[in-house]
Amino acid sequence: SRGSPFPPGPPSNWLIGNILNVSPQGAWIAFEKFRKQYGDLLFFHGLGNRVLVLNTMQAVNELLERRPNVYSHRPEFTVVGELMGLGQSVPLLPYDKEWREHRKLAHLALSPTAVKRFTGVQEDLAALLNKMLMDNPDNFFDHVRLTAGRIVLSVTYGIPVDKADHEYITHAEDTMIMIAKATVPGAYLCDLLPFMKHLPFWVPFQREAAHGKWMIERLVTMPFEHVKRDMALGKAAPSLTKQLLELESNDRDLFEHRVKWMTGALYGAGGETTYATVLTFMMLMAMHPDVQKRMQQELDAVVGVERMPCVDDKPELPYVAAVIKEVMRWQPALPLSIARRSAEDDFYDGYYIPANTIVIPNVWAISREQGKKYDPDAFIPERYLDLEEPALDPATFAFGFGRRICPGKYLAENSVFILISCIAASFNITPPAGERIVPKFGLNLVSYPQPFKIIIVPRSSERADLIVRKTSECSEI
Ligand code: HEM
Repeated sequence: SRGSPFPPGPPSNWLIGNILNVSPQGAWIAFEKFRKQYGDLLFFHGLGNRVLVLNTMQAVNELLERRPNVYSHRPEFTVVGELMGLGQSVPLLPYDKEWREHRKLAHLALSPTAVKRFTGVQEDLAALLNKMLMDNPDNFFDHVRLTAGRIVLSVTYGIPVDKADHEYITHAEDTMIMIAKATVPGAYLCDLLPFMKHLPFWVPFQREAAHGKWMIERLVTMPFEHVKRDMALGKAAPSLTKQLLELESNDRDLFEHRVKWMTGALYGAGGETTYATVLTFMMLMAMHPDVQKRMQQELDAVVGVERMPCVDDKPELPYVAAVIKEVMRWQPALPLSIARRSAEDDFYDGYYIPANTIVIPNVWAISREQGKKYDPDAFIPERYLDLEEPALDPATFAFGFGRRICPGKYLAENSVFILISCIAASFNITPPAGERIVPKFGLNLVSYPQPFKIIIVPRSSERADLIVRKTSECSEI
């Protein structure tokens, strides 16, 4: 350590260090408390683990953006990564040649230019969401969930699904819940003591690992084989998987393996985050009628009542853009982003960061770095329209950082924009009569609102007619 100390953190016990202060769920809340006490870098250690929490954009820029060779790896998970096989999937792949090959494939379909091909599907699915919200408003959670899943399934595999309980969607959700639990550092003793992976099959965690492996294999294989089957029959719809499978390759087996795992990663990672953001928006609209009204005035002036908003309207709708930014800042879908691992010993700000430290960018704390002018905990979209002291754009922190920044960012930005604009243009959202919404959010990797009630009513009969007209024109999805 060349005499440099570890970064500060809560007091340590001689036997187990201070690692037990890192709670497996909702840790951003405890980190916030420690930040006030110990400052912007927090260090925890014990039981063979080291965790560094970065609470400022400056520290994140300095380490994750400017030192990519040190900070672009992921933590190693013996159970979920090695035994369950998720280590082959881009979010958990080490920062190496294989990871770069997967990211190249993702880029082909998800670059800012490439995602323009999908705006028609996104607009149709936004209209279908409006129809479901109009016909059966009480089930809005299911409708938003279905729509977010549909967008990813359509884009990735060209597969139509018509119910939120469709096998592909429920299996993806069950698998993501299992993965979220298994990727909490220390979820399995075997992650701390990797030699345990050699224990026999009847040991309970080995059975869980075998079941997890089956679920993950099924998640990536089922829709992939579906596309291959349809391609062989000449009836596959356009999709990212089809586009990639049509490319030439020298080693076909290796190439197909990559395509399967890369598209599976998009499918797994793309639904929940979009779903969380749109639900948070709907909750906030019921809490802030003034914001909802101002958004609707802007949409009416730019889009009118003859048509639904489309992705091309984006540059003309600065207030809508400010609301979306504020939704993503006020409750980031991934409050602790996805953790990294340092590949070698490093020094920052006079402190020593040993190799193999788990590094957590605290997006929650960064979202609260707002200067003195606006209350960081209040929902105020105007903070983005302030020309003198504009707030930090969440596009710079909500989608991650540096080389591992979210590859689905541009697709997600279009999805969130079109879903939110169409909802705001078509409906008034209010709390149930005489009730007040008290926001509560889940404490897992992806944090979305806990069940809440709202009333969703079309703004006028013209709006209701437009929804029916637009959905009748939608191509079959
Ligand atoms: C509002 C929506 C979304 C948010 C807020 C979001 C956020 C994030 C964040 C914070 C990361 C971690 C990046 C890092 O380590 O620095 C990430 C990674 C990732 N995201 Fe997203 N994401 C969203 C939508 C999507 C979509 C739609 C897709 C797929 C189409 C996707 C695919 C991925 C993948 C594959 C990774 C892993 C990248 C890697 O490890 O190299 N995401 N996302």
